[in-house]
Amino acid sequence: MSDSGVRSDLLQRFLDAASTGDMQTLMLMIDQSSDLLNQRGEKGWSALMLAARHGHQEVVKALLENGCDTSAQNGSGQTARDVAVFWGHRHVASLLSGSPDVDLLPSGGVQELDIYFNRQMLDRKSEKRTDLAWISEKQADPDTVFIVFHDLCPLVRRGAQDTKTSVCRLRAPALQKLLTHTHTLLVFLGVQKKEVAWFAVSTEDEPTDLLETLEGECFFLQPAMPGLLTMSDEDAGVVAQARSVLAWHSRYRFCPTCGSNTRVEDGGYKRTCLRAGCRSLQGVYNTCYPRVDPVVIMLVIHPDGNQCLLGRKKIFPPGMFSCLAGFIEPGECVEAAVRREVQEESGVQVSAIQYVCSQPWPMPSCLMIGCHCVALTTDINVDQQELEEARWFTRQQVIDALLKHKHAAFIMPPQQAVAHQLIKHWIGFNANL
Ligand SMILES: NC(=O)c1ccc[n+]([C@@H]2O[C@H](COP(=O)([O-])OP(=O)(O)OC[C@H]3O[C@@H](n4cnc5c(N)ncnc54)[C@H](O)[C@@H]3O)[C@@H](O)[C@H]2O)c1
Ligand SMILES: [Mg+2]
Ligand SMILES: [Mg+2]
Ligand SMILES: [Mg+2]
Ligand SMILES: [Zn+2]
Repeated sequence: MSDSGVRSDLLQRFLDAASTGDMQTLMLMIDQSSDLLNQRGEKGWSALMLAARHGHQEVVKALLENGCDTSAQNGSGQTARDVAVFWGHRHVASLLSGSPDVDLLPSGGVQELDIYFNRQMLDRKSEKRTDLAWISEKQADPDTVFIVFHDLCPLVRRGAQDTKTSVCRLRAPALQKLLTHTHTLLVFLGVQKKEVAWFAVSTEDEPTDLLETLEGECFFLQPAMPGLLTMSDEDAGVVAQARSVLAWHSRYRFCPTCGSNTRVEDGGYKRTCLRAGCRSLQGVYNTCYPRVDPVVIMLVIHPDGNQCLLGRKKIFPPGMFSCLAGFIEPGECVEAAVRREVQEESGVQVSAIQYVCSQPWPMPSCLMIGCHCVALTTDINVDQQELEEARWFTRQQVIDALLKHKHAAFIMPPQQAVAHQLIKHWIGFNANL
């Protein structure tokens, strides 16, 4: 075997000893040729990184005592400490950073994640909602786009090539009859480039005659789930806005304060009580405006940093586990709601809580506030009312589920759901898996 072949074979045996935690072989090889210490194998991995990857604390300690380089980076720019944190080996990470506590929450701050339903294709131009002349002028404008809903389901057509559905963009002439119908509700959604206005039109009865006039196969997208998850990002954003406002109209026809009839105002963003003297007319009342229900949704990370807690509701598809979630209650901050809901649903207590991302969830009108948090306790005691099961899953099991391996321990929530993004953000998907 050539000289270089011998050297690479020696290096490979040294790296294998670091990976498997074979201290004896490792120390013997260091005695024989200390220059092995900082040599790199495939993808730039050193013995220290491999020992960190597999959580071999004693091997890491020995390599540090022999003066190996802790600042070296592998092909993905990760130091041995980064690798230890990434794989949740906090004891090794604290050895490598020389500080006792290691933050198990993904570092690097929070950049805005582009999550399904979050895309804002329109400028909402809320200041125009009270400009009646402008609104009616836009309703008559031939360029204005109308999207039609029936039973809170948008009128769509199936995408030609891929399976994505696209919301039907209709113009006033096609909707003449519908727009003059007494029970038709209009919501001004905003303007697109060149001030083209968009409106949502909601009809009580199925507009069969409208459907007959439309070319191509248009249909009302139902049931909402999973229908609403099959649109383009742009359509999903505008449909989420429209559906949540229309859902509010369908549930709050009458004045919540006195039960009288109400009138739709502000381009569909307000309902005003028609009874003179109603309390809701004196001052600004939240009962007159579309409601948004804040919900915390959290990925709970095990104290060892290497597992996360996921739960299963009876209504979930078989095998699917997702993040725990719960409505924020009056007088509660996000952190308190995270602690309470995790405790209620799983019996686990959590500490460090970090906001990660949010998502409008138009069923009917939730704002999902996504967080990561670290568990203080690990015993699980499931609230059978709420969940069927809750379990700790290891990083490897989560990666298998993300990669849809057939032997995966569970099925991930759909990638359009913020829960999927929270789990993926924790795994910090990178080439070095
Ligand atoms: N996008 C996602 O990834 C994702 C994942 C999970 C849940 N969700 C949504 O989050 C919402 C809340 O989750 P949850 O059901 O676990 O909450 P939860 O754990 O608070 O339990 C729901 C119960 O809370 C009570 N409740 C309190 N305020 C409520 C309100 N404003 N509206 C309805 N019920 C209210 C009701 O008794 C309800 O049965 C659900 O509607 C669900 O659609 C979204
Ligand atoms: Mg709950
Ligand atoms: Mg709750
Ligand atoms: Mg819940
Ligand atoms: Zn009233």
